[in-house]
Amino acid sequence: MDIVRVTGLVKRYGDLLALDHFDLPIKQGEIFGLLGPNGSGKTTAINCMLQLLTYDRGSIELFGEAMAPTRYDLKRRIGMVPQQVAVLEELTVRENIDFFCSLYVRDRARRRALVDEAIEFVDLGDYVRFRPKKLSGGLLRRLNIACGIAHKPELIFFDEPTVAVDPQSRNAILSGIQGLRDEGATVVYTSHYMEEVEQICSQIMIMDRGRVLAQGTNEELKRMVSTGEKIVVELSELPARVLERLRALPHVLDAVFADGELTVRCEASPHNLVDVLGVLGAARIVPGRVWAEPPTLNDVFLELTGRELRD
Ligand SMILES: Nc1ncnc2c1ncn2[C@@H]1O[C@H](COP(=O)(O)OP(=O)(O)OP(=O)(O)O)[C@@H](O)[C@H]1O
Repeated sequence: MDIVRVTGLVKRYGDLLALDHFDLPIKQGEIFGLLGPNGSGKTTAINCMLQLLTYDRGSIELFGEAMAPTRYDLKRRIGMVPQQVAVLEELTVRENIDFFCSLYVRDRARRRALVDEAIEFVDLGDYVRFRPKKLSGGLLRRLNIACGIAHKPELIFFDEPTVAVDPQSRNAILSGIQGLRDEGATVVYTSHYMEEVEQICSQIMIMDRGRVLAQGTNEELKRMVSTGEKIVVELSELPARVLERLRALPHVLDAVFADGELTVRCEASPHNLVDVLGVLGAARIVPGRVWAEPPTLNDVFLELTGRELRD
């Protein structure tokens, strides 16, 4: 069953079309990655699904039922970890988690157990009496997560939860999200970091300017594009005529030389490396380090839009 079914969603902010007939189908048990550059409409889509924003057209079904601002029964089954950390400064770590959990769970004894579990889950046991301003950026993010998930929601939205966190907290957040999925939650994960999406998401949608560009597994998306591999060669310099010769090779999609690195994007072919090194050798250019990389989601985005996914 689709846990989320968004159909033909249109959202305008004045003249700006933020969502342009946006469709989103999400199956139970997925970690669903919504990948797109800044401003592509990810947060707007989430806020519409949660009924925090009104929208101009389209329909939103969650858990197989039509979502509406007053569907508190559905909202109770949802968790939201917003992009901007949203906690209360005057409350301690434990009090914050308890406060957000109390919006969904009345029973005190049950809440105490849930709050304990959330604290353990984000590994904030040493900080329960701290107030938010005493926490580092990574710990604050973990508190933000605990506040969003303590009530054990079935569907959890994570909106760019790793922006500006240290690598250790980032890895803890990513494996925590996988743990939530293993416990049965469905996760919607937005990011403009393709590596994270590749790492944890079982299904990925690439969006741009409020529209769906492509959807599939990591492997399916990469098979959609013609880039088979990228060959990278370290070089001190590269004459323009040699670059032109590389671009004219039969399986080469493009070749770029910048910052001492030649990057040649090729269609899949067994001879790419030999061909590229052959052109360099014929021009008496001695390469430094040479390596090949499989295509990335950035290559998918590049082929679909002509632009880089990165900022
Ligand atoms: N309240 C608003 N009023 C006017 N325009 C807005 C508003 N909120 C977002 N936008 C615009 O709508 C578009 C989509 O923004 P949105 O925040 O949904 O994108 P995003 O993919 O989540 O990007 P980011 O990662 O930067 O948050 C952008 O062009 C943004 O400038």
